[in-house]
Amino acid sequence: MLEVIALEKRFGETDVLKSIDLTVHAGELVFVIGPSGSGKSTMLRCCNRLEEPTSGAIMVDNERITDITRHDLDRMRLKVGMVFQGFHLYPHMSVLKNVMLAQVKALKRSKPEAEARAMDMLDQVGLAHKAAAMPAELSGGQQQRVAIARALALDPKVMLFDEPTSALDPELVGSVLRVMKQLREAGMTMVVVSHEMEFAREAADRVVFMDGGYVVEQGTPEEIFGAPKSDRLKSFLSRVSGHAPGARSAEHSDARPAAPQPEPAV
Ligand SMILES: Nc1ncnc2c1ncn2[C@@H]1O[C@H](COP(=O)(O)OP(=O)(O)OP(=O)(O)O)[C@@H](O)[C@H]1O
Repeated sequence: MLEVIALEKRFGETDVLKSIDLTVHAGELVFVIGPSGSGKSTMLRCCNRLEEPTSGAIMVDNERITDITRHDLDRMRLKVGMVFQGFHLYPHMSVLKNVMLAQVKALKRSKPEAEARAMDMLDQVGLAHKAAAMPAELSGGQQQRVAIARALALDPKVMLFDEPTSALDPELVGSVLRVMKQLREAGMTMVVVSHEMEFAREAADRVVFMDGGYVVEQGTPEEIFGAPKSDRLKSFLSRVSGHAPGARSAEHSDARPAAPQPEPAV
Protein backbone atom coordinates (compact mmCIF):
# COMPACT_ATOMS: atom_id res chain seq x y z
CA MET A 1 0.00 0.00 0.00
CA LEU A 2 2.79 2.42 0.96
CA GLU A 3 6.37 1.89 -0.06
CA VAL A 4 9.33 4.06 0.81
CA ILE A 5 12.32 3.24 -1.36
CA ALA A 6 15.86 4.50 -0.70
CA LEU A 7 14.43 7.78 0.57
CA GLU A 8 16.93 10.53 1.27
CA LYS A 9 16.27 14.03 2.54
CA ARG A 10 18.82 16.76 3.01
CA PHE A 11 18.17 20.19 4.50
CA GLY A 12 21.09 22.29 3.27
CA GLU A 13 24.20 20.46 4.40
CA THR A 14 22.33 18.25 6.86
CA ASP A 15 21.48 14.70 5.81
CA VAL A 16 18.32 14.01 7.78
CA LEU A 17 17.15 10.84 6.01
CA LYS A 18 20.10 8.81 4.78
CA SER A 19 18.41 5.90 3.05
CA ILE A 20 15.03 4.76 4.26
CA ASP A 21 13.30 1.65 2.99
CA LEU A 22 9.92 0.81 4.43
CA THR A 23 6.93 -1.18 3.21
CA VAL A 24 3.51 -0.78 4.81
CA HIS A 25 0.98 -3.40 3.76
CA ALA A 26 -2.73 -2.76 3.37
CA GLY A 27 -4.47 -2.80 6.73
CA GLU A 28 -1.23 -2.62 8.69
CA LEU A 29 -0.56 -0.22 11.55
CA VAL A 30 3.12 0.65 11.52
CA PHE A 31 4.42 2.58 14.47
CA VAL A 32 7.59 4.65 14.12
CA ILE A 33 9.70 5.33 17.19
CA GLY A 34 13.11 6.87 17.70
CA PRO A 35 15.00 9.68 19.42
CA SER A 36 14.15 13.31 18.83
CA GLY A 37 15.70 14.49 15.58
CA SER A 38 16.05 11.00 14.10
CA GLY A 39 13.93 12.00 11.10
CA LYS A 40 10.55 10.39 11.92
CA SER A 41 8.41 13.42 11.06
CA THR A 42 10.48 14.23 8.00
CA MET A 43 9.99 10.69 6.71
CA LEU A 44 6.23 10.93 7.28
CA ARG A 45 6.03 14.34 5.63
CA CYS A 46 7.90 13.03 2.59
CA CYS A 47 5.17 10.38 2.22
CA ASN A 48 2.69 13.01 1.05
CA ARG A 49 5.33 15.43 -0.20
CA LEU A 50 4.83 18.06 2.42
CA GLU A 51 8.59 17.74 2.26
CA GLU A 52 10.21 17.09 -1.11
CA PRO A 53 12.51 14.06 -0.96
CA THR A 54 16.07 14.73 -2.11
CA SER A 55 16.13 11.30 -3.75
CA GLY A 56 14.36 7.97 -3.62
CA ALA A 57 10.76 7.09 -4.30
CA ILE A 58 7.43 6.82 -2.52
CA MET A 59 4.69 4.53 -3.85
CA VAL A 60 1.12 4.85 -2.60
CA ASP A 61 -1.48 2.40 -3.84
CA ASN A 62 0.78 1.50 -6.79
CA GLU A 63 1.27 5.13 -7.79
CA ARG A 64 4.75 6.59 -7.69
CA ILE A 65 3.88 9.81 -5.92
CA THR A 66 7.41 11.15 -6.12
CA ASP A 67 6.89 11.48 -9.89
CA ILE A 68 3.66 13.45 -9.63
CA THR A 69 3.85 17.03 -10.86
CA ARG A 70 3.07 19.82 -8.41
CA HIS A 71 -0.17 20.38 -10.30
CA ASP A 72 -1.42 16.89 -9.32
CA LEU A 73 -0.29 17.02 -5.71
CA ASP A 74 -3.73 17.89 -4.34
CA ARG A 75 -5.24 14.85 -6.02
CA MET A 76 -2.48 12.64 -4.61
CA ARG A 77 -2.92 14.07 -1.11
CA LEU A 78 -6.53 12.91 -1.09
CA LYS A 79 -5.16 9.37 -1.00
CA VAL A 80 -2.92 10.11 1.95
CA GLY A 81 -4.72 11.47 4.99
CA MET A 82 -2.59 13.25 7.54
CA VAL A 83 -3.26 14.11 11.16
CA PHE A 84 -0.85 16.48 12.87
CA GLN A 85 0.00 17.34 16.43
CA GLY A 86 -2.00 20.59 16.08
CA PHE A 87 -5.52 20.06 14.82
CA HIS A 88 -5.66 22.88 12.24
CA LEU A 89 -9.43 23.22 12.31
CA TYR A 90 -10.97 26.39 10.89
CA PRO A 91 -11.98 28.30 14.04
CA HIS A 92 -14.78 30.26 12.36
CA MET A 93 -16.55 27.15 11.01
CA SER A 94 -18.70 24.61 12.81
CA VAL A 95 -17.41 21.09 13.33
CA LEU A 96 -19.70 19.86 10.55
CA LYS A 97 -18.48 22.52 8.09
CA ASN A 98 -14.86 21.68 8.95
CA VAL A 99 -15.46 18.05 7.98
CA MET A 100 -17.44 19.00 4.85
CA LEU A 101 -15.14 21.66 3.38
CA ALA A 102 -12.45 19.60 1.64
CA GLN A 103 -15.04 17.12 0.40
CA VAL A 104 -16.86 19.90 -1.45
CA LYS A 105 -13.75 21.79 -2.60
CA ALA A 106 -11.39 18.93 -3.44
CA LEU A 107 -13.67 15.98 -4.15
CA LYS A 108 -16.46 18.11 -5.66
CA ARG A 109 -19.08 16.31 -3.63
CA SER A 110 -22.48 17.96 -3.43
CA LYS A 111 -23.26 19.63 -0.10
CA PRO A 112 -25.88 17.04 0.94
CA GLU A 113 -23.49 14.21 0.06
CA ALA A 114 -20.62 15.86 1.96
CA GLU A 115 -22.87 16.50 4.94
CA ALA A 116 -24.04 12.87 5.06
CA ARG A 117 -20.44 11.63 4.87
CA ALA A 118 -19.32 14.16 7.50
CA MET A 119 -22.06 13.05 9.89
CA ASP A 120 -21.05 9.40 9.38
CA MET A 121 -17.43 10.20 10.14
CA LEU A 122 -18.31 12.32 13.17
CA ASP A 123 -20.43 9.45 14.40
CA GLN A 124 -17.47 7.11 13.98
CA VAL A 125 -15.30 9.29 16.19
CA GLY A 126 -18.10 9.71 18.74
CA LEU A 127 -18.81 13.35 17.99
CA ALA A 128 -22.00 13.46 15.92
CA HIS A 129 -23.62 15.35 18.78
CA LYS A 130 -21.01 18.12 18.40
CA ALA A 131 -21.66 18.75 14.69
CA ALA A 132 -23.06 22.23 15.30
CA ALA A 133 -20.40 23.24 17.85
CA MET A 134 -17.49 25.55 17.05
CA PRO A 135 -13.96 24.12 17.47
CA ALA A 136 -13.23 26.38 20.46
CA GLU A 137 -16.10 24.75 22.35
CA LEU A 138 -14.39 21.35 22.12
CA SER A 139 -11.60 19.83 24.20
CA GLY A 140 -8.26 19.19 22.49
CA GLY A 141 -9.05 15.48 22.29
CA GLN A 142 -12.39 16.19 20.64
CA GLN A 143 -10.75 18.62 18.20
CA GLN A 144 -8.21 15.98 17.26
CA ARG A 145 -11.02 13.48 16.67
CA VAL A 146 -12.71 16.04 14.38
CA ALA A 147 -9.41 16.34 12.51
CA ILE A 148 -9.37 12.54 12.13
CA ALA A 149 -13.01 12.58 10.91
CA ARG A 150 -12.10 15.29 8.39
CA ALA A 151 -9.23 13.20 7.00
CA LEU A 152 -11.36 10.03 6.89
CA ALA A 153 -14.18 11.80 5.04
CA LEU A 154 -11.88 12.06 2.00
CA ASP A 155 -11.60 8.25 1.77
CA PRO A 156 -7.82 8.05 2.07
CA LYS A 157 -5.93 4.87 1.25
CA VAL A 158 -3.39 5.53 4.00
CA MET A 159 -3.53 7.62 7.16
CA LEU A 160 -0.36 9.23 8.52
CA PHE A 161 -0.36 10.39 12.14
CA ASP A 162 2.40 12.76 13.25
CA GLU A 163 2.45 12.92 17.06
CA PRO A 164 -1.37 13.06 17.20
CA THR A 165 -1.57 13.13 20.98
CA SER A 166 1.47 15.19 21.97
CA ALA A 167 -0.46 18.45 22.28
CA LEU A 168 -3.17 16.92 24.46
CA ASP A 169 -3.66 16.93 28.19
CA PRO A 170 -3.02 13.41 29.49
CA GLU A 171 -6.66 12.73 30.30
CA LEU A 172 -7.65 13.42 26.68
CA VAL A 173 -5.11 11.12 25.04
CA GLY A 174 -7.15 7.95 25.61
CA SER A 175 -10.11 9.04 23.50
CA VAL A 176 -7.90 9.74 20.46
CA LEU A 177 -5.98 6.47 20.83
CA ARG A 178 -9.29 4.59 21.07
CA VAL A 179 -10.41 6.06 17.75
CA MET A 180 -7.07 5.11 16.19
CA LYS A 181 -7.36 1.58 17.53
CA GLN A 182 -10.84 1.23 16.11
CA LEU A 183 -9.63 2.54 12.77
CA ARG A 184 -7.00 -0.15 12.76
CA GLU A 185 -9.60 -2.79 13.57
CA ALA A 186 -11.65 -1.47 10.63
CA GLY A 187 -8.67 -2.22 8.35
CA MET A 188 -7.24 1.25 7.72
CA THR A 189 -3.57 1.35 6.69
CA MET A 190 -1.79 3.61 9.16
CA VAL A 191 1.66 4.97 9.89
CA VAL A 192 1.95 6.53 13.32
CA VAL A 193 4.82 8.59 14.71
CA SER A 194 4.27 8.90 18.43
CA HIS A 195 5.85 8.57 21.82
CA GLU A 196 2.88 6.57 23.16
CA MET A 197 4.84 3.35 23.64
CA GLU A 198 2.02 1.57 25.42
CA PHE A 199 -0.19 2.19 22.40
CA ALA A 200 2.55 0.81 20.15
CA ARG A 201 2.69 -2.35 22.25
CA GLU A 202 -1.06 -2.81 22.14
CA ALA A 203 -2.06 -1.73 18.67
CA ALA A 204 0.89 -1.85 16.26
CA ASP A 205 1.38 -4.66 13.79
CA ARG A 206 4.98 -3.57 13.35
CA VAL A 207 7.27 -1.13 15.13
CA VAL A 208 10.01 0.65 13.21
CA PHE A 209 12.93 2.14 15.12
CA MET A 210 14.67 5.07 13.41
CA ASP A 211 17.91 6.62 14.51
CA GLY A 212 20.25 9.05 12.74
CA GLY A 213 18.22 9.04 9.52
CA TYR A 214 18.11 5.25 9.14
CA VAL A 215 15.66 2.50 9.96
CA VAL A 216 17.84 0.65 12.43
CA GLU A 217 15.50 -2.15 13.41
CA GLN A 218 11.91 -3.23 12.86
CA GLY A 219 9.72 -6.03 14.09
CA THR A 220 6.59 -6.91 16.01
CA PRO A 221 6.01 -5.00 19.25
CA GLU A 222 7.07 -8.14 21.11
CA GLU A 223 10.37 -8.26 19.21
CA ILE A 224 11.11 -4.54 19.46
CA PHE A 225 10.16 -4.03 23.10
CA GLY A 226 10.83 -7.52 24.40
CA ALA A 227 13.95 -8.58 22.52
CA PRO A 228 15.68 -5.56 20.93
CA LYS A 229 18.76 -6.55 18.96
CA SER A 230 20.75 -3.40 18.28
CA ASP A 231 22.58 -1.48 20.97
CA ARG A 232 21.01 1.75 19.69
CA LEU A 233 17.48 0.42 20.24
CA LYS A 234 18.38 -1.02 23.63
CA SER A 235 19.82 2.32 24.67
CA PHE A 236 16.77 4.24 23.35
CA LEU A 237 14.34 1.95 25.19
CA SER A 238 16.23 2.25 28.42
CA ARG A 239 16.27 6.04 28.04
CA VAL A 240 12.51 6.32 27.43
CA SER A 241 11.58 3.74 30.01
CA GLY A 242 14.27 3.91 32.65
CA HIS A 243 13.85 0.13 32.72
CA ALA A 244 15.55 -2.85 31.18
CA PRO A 245 14.26 -3.75 27.71
CA GLY A 246 11.03 -5.68 27.92
CA ALA A 247 9.89 -4.01 31.11
CA ARG A 248 6.89 -1.72 31.06
CA SER A 249 8.13 1.83 30.84
CA ALA A 250 7.75 4.67 33.29
CA GLU A 251 5.67 6.30 30.56
CA HIS A 252 3.46 3.22 30.52
CA SER A 253 2.99 3.09 34.24
CA ASP A 254 1.73 6.66 33.96
CA ALA A 255 -1.51 5.11 32.76
CA ARG A 256 -3.75 7.36 30.74
CA PRO A 257 -7.16 7.49 32.32
CA ALA A 258 -9.94 7.01 29.81
CA ALA A 259 -11.52 10.33 28.97
CA PRO A 260 -15.21 10.68 29.84
CA GLN A 261 -16.34 10.83 26.23
CA PRO A 262 -18.85 8.83 24.26
CA GLU A 263 -17.30 5.60 23.00
CA PRO A 264 -16.47 6.23 19.35
CA ALA A 265 -17.21 3.43 16.93
CA VAL A 266 -15.19 3.38 13.71
N1 LIG B 1 12.50 22.40 7.41
C1 LIG B 1 13.65 22.04 7.99
N2 LIG B 1 14.79 22.72 7.78
C2 LIG B 1 15.95 22.36 8.33
N3 LIG B 1 16.10 21.28 9.17
C3 LIG B 1 14.99 20.58 9.43
C4 LIG B 1 13.72 20.92 8.86
N4 LIG B 1 12.80 20.00 9.31
C5 LIG B 1 13.49 19.15 10.13
N5 LIG B 1 14.78 19.50 10.19
C6 LIG B 1 15.82 18.80 10.95
O1 LIG B 1 15.77 17.44 10.61
C7 LIG B 1 16.06 16.63 11.74
C8 LIG B 1 14.95 15.61 11.92
O2 LIG B 1 13.75 16.28 12.30
P1 LIG B 1 12.39 15.48 12.49
O3 LIG B 1 11.38 16.46 12.96
O4 LIG B 1 12.10 14.70 11.28
O5 LIG B 1 12.80 14.50 13.67
P2 LIG B 1 11.86 13.62 14.60
O6 LIG B 1 12.54 12.31 14.72
O7 LIG B 1 10.48 13.64 14.10
O8 LIG B 1 12.00 14.42 15.97
P3 LIG B 1 10.92 14.67 17.15
O9 LIG B 1 10.67 13.33 17.80
O10 LIG B 1 11.64 15.62 18.06
O11 LIG B 1 9.70 15.27 16.51
C9 LIG B 1 16.21 17.57 12.92
O12 LIG B 1 17.57 17.78 13.14
C10 LIG B 1 15.56 18.84 12.44
O13 LIG B 1 16.13 19.97 13.03
